[in-house]
Amino acid sequence: MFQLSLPSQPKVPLANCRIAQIPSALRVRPDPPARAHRPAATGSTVDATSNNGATVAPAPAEQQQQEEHDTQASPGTRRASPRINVIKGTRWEKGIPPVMGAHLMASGSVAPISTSKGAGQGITPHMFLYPEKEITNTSILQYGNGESGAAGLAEIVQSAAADAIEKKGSFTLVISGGSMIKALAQLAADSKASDFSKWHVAWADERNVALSDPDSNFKGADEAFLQKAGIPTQQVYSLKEGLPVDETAKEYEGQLLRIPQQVLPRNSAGFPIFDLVLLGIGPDGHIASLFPNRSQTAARKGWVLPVSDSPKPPSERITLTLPVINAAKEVGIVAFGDGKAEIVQRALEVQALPGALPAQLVRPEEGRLYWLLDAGSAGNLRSGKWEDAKAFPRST
Ligand SMILES: O=C1O[C@H](COP(=O)(O)O)[C@@H](O)[C@H](O)[C@H]1O
Repeated sequence: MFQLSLPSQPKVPLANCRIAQIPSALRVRPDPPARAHRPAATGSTVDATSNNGATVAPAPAEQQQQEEHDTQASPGTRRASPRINVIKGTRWEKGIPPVMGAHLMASGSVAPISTSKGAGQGITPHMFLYPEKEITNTSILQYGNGESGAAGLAEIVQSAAADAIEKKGSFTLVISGGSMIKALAQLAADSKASDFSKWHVAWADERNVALSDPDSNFKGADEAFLQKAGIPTQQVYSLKEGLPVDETAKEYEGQLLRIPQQVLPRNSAGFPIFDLVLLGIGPDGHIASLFPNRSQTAARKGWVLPVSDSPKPPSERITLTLPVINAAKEVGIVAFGDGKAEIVQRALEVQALPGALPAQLVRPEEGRLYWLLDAGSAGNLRSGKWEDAKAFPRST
């Protein structure tokens, strides 16, 4: 059993979830600011305010499956015996494609590209850990299942909305598409849960298709909660239909630029500070439509970019840039279900080259990052072993 220290007043939802601050030698910010309107916890909880010793331990079967490989310490490491985790029974029978940030070794271990000299030869594995500065702003929330996860997600959103509305009279929410949308349906379950007339909703990414197309992220969200919540349509920033993708991106950026700064303030670099950005994560580690090793993922200018050759259909999309995502007050990466277990483990525990796992580049500069997981998606995590992990030396 492995004990994780928790900060004394974590700014996290407490309903139906286990909470782990990502440990980097268990460094945590001692006292994150409390929220004015954090909803009361319901159901069975880990009350982190009174239980600083919440446990997060691998399931017994998983423990048995774990193997560790002692490796030689490389320059800059703080510990003598760094270890690498092993993923057994991967879905990629021929190995994880290099573009996805790691090599699957014949032994079953995963070697990140950054230090690999080729399959089976002289691997010096590095676990991915968030750098110390950023780790203090990052929390992993593990819910029992997708249902309690969706309830927890709704709490986070409602709480962020209450804070923002109190402070500036409006709430700006950015959402993604994909499987995450289903979890958002809970948002409108109680029409009095928030003053939805103050909400502004934009997309982290969208497919360049008609709004009625089954592939449209707007359509999914509209059906899941936008209509039921009654968010004013002029505050729902959907794509203009029928344009070539470059123009769609420009037009969308224009829509966001026109949001008054009282509603959507900017940071010192001119990027918008959304109150909450919710991202899904694809099996290749993509977030929004920022795919591994693509130019959009490396972009450090602009708010919105076109994607004309997305590796995941449909090929034409628009996406927010990473600086926009990282300027947000809060970012949630939402991954529920065991289909996400493999990528969650790699994103949180295996270092990739910058850009090879876009999810690893999500690091809000001033805000907080939450990973929202459930038992399925957290199933491969080796959190109990993190304390033994080699300290963070990036290969860049
Ligand atoms: O294409 C997309 O994929 C990701 C992940 O979707 P999922 O269905 O695998 O959960 C999503 O976050 C993104 O917004 C979407 O456009």
